[in-house]
Amino acid sequence: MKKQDFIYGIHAIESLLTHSPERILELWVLQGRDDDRLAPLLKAAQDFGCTAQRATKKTLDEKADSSQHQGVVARVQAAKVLAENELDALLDSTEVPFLLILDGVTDPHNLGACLRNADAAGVQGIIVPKDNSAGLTPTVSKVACGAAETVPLFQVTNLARTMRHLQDRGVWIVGTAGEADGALYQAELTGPLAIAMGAEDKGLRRLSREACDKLVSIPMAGSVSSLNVSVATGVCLFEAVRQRIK
Ligand SMILES: C[S@@+](CC[C@H](N)C(=O)[O-])C[C@H]1O[C@@H](n2cnc3c(N)ncnc32)[C@H](O)[C@@H]1O
Repeated sequence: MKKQDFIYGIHAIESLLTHSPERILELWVLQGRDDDRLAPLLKAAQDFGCTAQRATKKTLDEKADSSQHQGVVARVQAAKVLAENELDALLDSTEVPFLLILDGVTDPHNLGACLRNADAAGVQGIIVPKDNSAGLTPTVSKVACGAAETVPLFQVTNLARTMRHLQDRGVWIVGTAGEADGALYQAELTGPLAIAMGAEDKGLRRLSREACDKLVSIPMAGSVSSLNVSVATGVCLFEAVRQRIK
């Protein structure tokens, strides 16, 4: 298991400072960058007893392995990914669970965007299979804009079994597939709920699909056959949010 990582980007590091500053081991800021955008971040780091070191753009590019760092990079303890047996604690402490299942999303940009959508929609946890899924990489954290620090990610060895366990705990699982007969907008999405999204290439696997209580599609008006998974996730989550608003 990875012990440390590099996180970069203003939103990602602000979120880290807010939610888990203890994970920060070192912080670097671009030499000469002293603008208003960075000032609150530097103040929060200092309040936590973490002094930012100044570094050249080349050094930051190398540490982040990317040029998309916006002048700030942190070396951090690797993010804690939760296991199947920790899901029950979440269910026990949540009155009306609202969960997202991603069945094999492998593109870090898609996982990051799904985390961002999930945070915005108030999802309490994301469940992914341990194999053939993107993990919490620095790119995921950057794209998630801080949501990698706020939405717990559960990695499970057998997704279909976990889905049955969720059902035993009273969670209704709505799977999504372009060819499903039921339309998202007619589905009941109030109550304890998990929305299951499929992989970029093949969609939901057969066993995951069979484990769903209902399959729905997002009506498509044009000629493309499907939406990008992160876009579809946003559409589905926010239809649920619309229905769940009291
Ligand atoms: C790019 S699509 C996968 C397309 C794949 N060729 C398939 O056969 O499902 C990735 C995921 O986004 C969601 N998705 C995309 N478009 C959708 C739609 N129109 N209705 C429901 N879900 C959709 C589904 O969860 C799907 O598994």
